Amino acid sequence: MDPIIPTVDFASDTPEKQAEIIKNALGSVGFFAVLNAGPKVEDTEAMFEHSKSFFSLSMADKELYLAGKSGSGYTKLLSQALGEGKRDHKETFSYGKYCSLEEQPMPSPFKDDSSIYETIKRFYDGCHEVSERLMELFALALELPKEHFRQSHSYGLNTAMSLIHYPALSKNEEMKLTEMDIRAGEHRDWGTLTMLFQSSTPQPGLQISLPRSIIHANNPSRKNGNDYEDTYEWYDAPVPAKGGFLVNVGLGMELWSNGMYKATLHRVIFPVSEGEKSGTTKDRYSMAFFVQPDDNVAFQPILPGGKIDNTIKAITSGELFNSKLQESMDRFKAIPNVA
Ligand SMILES: O=C(O)CCC(=O)C(=O)O
Ligand SMILES: [Fe+2]
Repeated sequence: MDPIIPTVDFASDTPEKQAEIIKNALGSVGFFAVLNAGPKVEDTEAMFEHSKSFFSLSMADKELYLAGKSGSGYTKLLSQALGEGKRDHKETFSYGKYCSLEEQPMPSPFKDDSSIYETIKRFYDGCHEVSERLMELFALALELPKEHFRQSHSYGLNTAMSLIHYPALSKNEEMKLTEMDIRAGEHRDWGTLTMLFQSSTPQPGLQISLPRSIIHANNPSRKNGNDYEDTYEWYDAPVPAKGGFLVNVGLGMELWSNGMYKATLHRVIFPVSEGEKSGTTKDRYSMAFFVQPDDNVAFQPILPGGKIDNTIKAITSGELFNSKLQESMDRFKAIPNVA
């Protein structure tokens, strides 16, 4: 168990305990781990196998599934920038509505292989089901009716599921790596919550930005007082046991909860240190289930005691999403073409 990022165990923690752990975690570090809930371990493992085989297709094959305006489909290496100044060294396949809407059937090669198709649907539904339980706990922990957040998410409407692949580098590429190079630039997620699955044979690299006062709280050499209070450090995120996953909240939930739940900055780095560059980057595979409310949902802030502040005109989910999308496209365009 990680000393900083708490774990909610659905097999052993009571619902009251689950709500308490979640409230404390989201009020401080903004991340927690979940065990014994969500998709079956076999399905999660099968999804990672499916992800590996999809990303190992030739570029010509993958390009058949290029993401269009909706964002669903394949996105090539170095064509997004989650943070400033550097493109992300990753490729993704986003299911968007392929899993949830009959009128948007999954593209081949997925729908032609019935076993993969069924696994994807089961995995999606497992994620969806646990996301609803989590949203109920998020509400109960703030003394709100349990359906408060959950009811604003129509099945599969804005929620997206992505396979993410951070390829290993060739020796030549590794030798040219600089401090600036990044697998996923530093960012906060945008929506309600994100569930992140990391392959059980992972290449580490996910880091969370936390106040030094939290990271070093138990360090005896720490001096007294608030001397660390305002400085942040990158903390290596844990990889939960097989079948487990991390949860964090996005900017929408931070607004909705009036800051009681924090959208924490995070990034994925190349795990290389000076002097031992060669052969140290391996492939990293992760899968993210990004839960996003329906477009017209306004993030009306919650006041203490479970009241809602209806006096202000809060930004809606659709407005926030579109402004973040625009920002990210502008950021990408501003990056010079030279690597
Ligand atoms: O792949 C990871 O470990 C993190 C990905 C992430 O933070 C994101 O896509 O928003
Ligand atoms: Fe993220």
